[in-house]
Amino acid sequence: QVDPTKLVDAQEVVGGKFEGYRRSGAKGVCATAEFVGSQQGRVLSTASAFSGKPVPVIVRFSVGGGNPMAPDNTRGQRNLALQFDLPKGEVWQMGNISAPVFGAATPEQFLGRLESLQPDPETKKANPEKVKAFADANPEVLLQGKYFASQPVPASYGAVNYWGVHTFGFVDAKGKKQFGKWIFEPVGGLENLTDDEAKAKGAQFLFDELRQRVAAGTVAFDFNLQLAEPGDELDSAVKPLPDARKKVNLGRLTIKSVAPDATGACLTIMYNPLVLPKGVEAGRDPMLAARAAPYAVSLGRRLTEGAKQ
Ligand code: HEM
Repeated sequence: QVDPTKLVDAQEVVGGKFEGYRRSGAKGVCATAEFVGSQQGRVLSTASAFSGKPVPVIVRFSVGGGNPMAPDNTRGQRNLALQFDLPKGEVWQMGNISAPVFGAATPEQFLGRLESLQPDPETKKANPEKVKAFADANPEVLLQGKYFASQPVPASYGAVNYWGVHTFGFVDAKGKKQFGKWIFEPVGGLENLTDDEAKAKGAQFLFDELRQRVAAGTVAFDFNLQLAEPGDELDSAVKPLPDARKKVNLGRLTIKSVAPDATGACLTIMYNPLVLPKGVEAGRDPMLAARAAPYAVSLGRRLTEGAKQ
């Protein structure tokens, strides 16, 4: 086990320390949504989320990283965090990212990567030799950056794909478990900006763009599950399932409202991906198990400082 305090300390050193803000996904906005599960969801899992009755969801959209002033008009990570408020007080939380892979395979490797990126006390910049030596020995840490570099700047929080990255097990009424990796795909399709368009948009446009888009029409995502087959790697957040794997639709998430400012029910939630409903189980990915404790450390710090976003 990696000390969660060390992980959050390292994130603060690399990403900057901003009191009151999440130590990752710092720049965000609350929204509300409704989820309606599909017949296919009910076949795969007994989870009440898939009953077919509308379920309220507390949503948070954010830009990756610890900087609450992070620019919206550069390539990189966007996040979709969800809390499904299910019948009988049951809750399902998840934090999805706009890449099919995370930036490390294990918490030890993630800490090593963060340590290699720490600024040198003299130059105030990361030491390129140290960064290269760690990445050469741990090539998995470059996969996510390569993916983001290959993708244009998203035009909207509502027009980009968000992956769960980890494997989860979906358990049916007979106890049969189907493993899979999920992806939230915008119903209206993907929309991107050219580099010139992104430049012209400036650093702050995603919150207002989403507010306008939701007010003017429908912003919705299909909750799709890629089904694992025997022999597939199930324990890695840096290895997507093969493209050829069958994808089924578990239901649709429709965004209902976006907070007009920095308030909202998402502010004090830590979206802990181990908070799962009956009928959905965590896979054995060490990266998934490692998330709960540092999130709690970050929540503790930001609540004590006065939660902001
Ligand atoms: C050990 C590895 C990781 C560490 C140390 C870490 C750290 C953090 C921290 C400190 C937060 C803010 C928590 C809060 O204050 O509420 C956060 C948020 C988030 N993380 Fe991670 N994380 C890790 C792995 C991952 C992975 C594998 C994913 C891939 C899906 C991920 C996706 C997210 C998302 C989407 C959020 C934003 C959630 C929100 O809007 O509140 N993280 N992470």
